[in-house]
Amino acid sequence: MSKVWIEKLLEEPELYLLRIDDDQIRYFEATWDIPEGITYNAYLMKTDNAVILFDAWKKEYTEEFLEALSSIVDPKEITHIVVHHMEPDHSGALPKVLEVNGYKAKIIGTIFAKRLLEAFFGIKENVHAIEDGEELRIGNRTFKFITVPWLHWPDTMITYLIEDKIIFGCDAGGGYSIPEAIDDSDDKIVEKYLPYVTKYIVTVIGHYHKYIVENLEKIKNMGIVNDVKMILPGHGLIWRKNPQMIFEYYAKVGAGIPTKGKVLVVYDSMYGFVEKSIQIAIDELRKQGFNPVVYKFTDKEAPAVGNILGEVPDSEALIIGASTYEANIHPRIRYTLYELLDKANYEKPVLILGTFGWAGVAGREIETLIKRSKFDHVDTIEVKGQTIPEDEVRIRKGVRKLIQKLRK
Ligand SMILES: Cc1cc2nc3c(=O)[nH]c(=O)nc-3n(C[C@H](O)[C@H](O)[C@H](O)COP(=O)(O)O)c2cc1C
Repeated sequence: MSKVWIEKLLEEPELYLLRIDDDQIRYFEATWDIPEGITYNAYLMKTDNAVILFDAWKKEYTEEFLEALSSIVDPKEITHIVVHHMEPDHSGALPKVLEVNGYKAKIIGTIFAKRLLEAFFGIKENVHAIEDGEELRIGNRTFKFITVPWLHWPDTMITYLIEDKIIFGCDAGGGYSIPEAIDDSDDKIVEKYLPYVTKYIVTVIGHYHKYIVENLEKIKNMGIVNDVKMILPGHGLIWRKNPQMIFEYYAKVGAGIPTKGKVLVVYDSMYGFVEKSIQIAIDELRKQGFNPVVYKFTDKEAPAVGNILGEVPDSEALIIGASTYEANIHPRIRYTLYELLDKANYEKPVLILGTFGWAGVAGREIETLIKRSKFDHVDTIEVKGQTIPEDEVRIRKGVRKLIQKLRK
């Protein structure tokens, strides 16, 4: 049974968090391996003569959602539904909510959300498409709706509750995993949670990571972040002890700000040849005072690609090792690279170590891909069969060249 949290966040206006812990999911968006699970957060507010629902849960939790809602309010009394983002992990339960509501609630979203409501659920009536920055008086409160396109769909917006200084962020401010608390009051829980935020940002929003920086800048320039009291995302912890921190963290990941000394090393090795080259590279990195973070695909292990991507934003540089496999890059590295270049495309230096038996292809192919991306290709070192002393010299030199790039 997935745990449901119904927590009162404010007395006036009455504001509730409705959260379900999805511990059944394995692959978010049918792609990202998340044994850590995820939560879906919706919010409900009661003000004078208005009951406002902010988003919902995934369709498979519709029954649980209606039950949770009904414990606070008769769904027929909901007057407004704010749809921040139409991805079905937030909107899946909406059709049923509307049905139970008798289609009385006015739906508020962007023009893109309006189109998607029709495309996904056939909902056309009673939808108000906001203008960017539009303010609406609902009950005794003023809500400002701010579009944040490509964070991470074209439809996405956030809501700012002016009088109470609350931001409803939906995906902005969210992360994977099922934190043991609802908010950021315990530093240990926050510390454990943040790597899942990075993984979430890269895998879900990474393709558009420059829009993270742009949109957060836009919100900041509106002057609503400095004195915000709560940031309420659609996944994971809510932020009320230090709410600014989560947007700063998002901006840092979006910009790929590195942790000094961290070098991400990713490779495959079927029978240990690539492994040998990589061990030399790791040894040289350590000698130079760097901290390699290593992920490998072998006949014993296959790390989740989402976890690898989560290591990219704060790495200073990358080393990619690959064997040639049927005149191509080894399939595991091929897929990892495909996602890396799509989701975690940052201006960071890359050293490539290729290994082959009779005609090397992997190193060259990776080089071509890296050169077409934002990454900065430093060198490609190809090794035929076993790593001989001359190869070791070339590998160590390659690592030092990579380091020089960083210390320029
Ligand atoms: C299934 C398979 C396909 C391979 N295809 C090629 C190839 O097309 N060209 C080549 O030069 N070597 C090929 N090799 C040889 C490997 O690239 C080479 O042995 C490399 O050193 C393997 O390193 P590893 O054991 O660390 O993975 C292949 C090896 C295997 C097992």
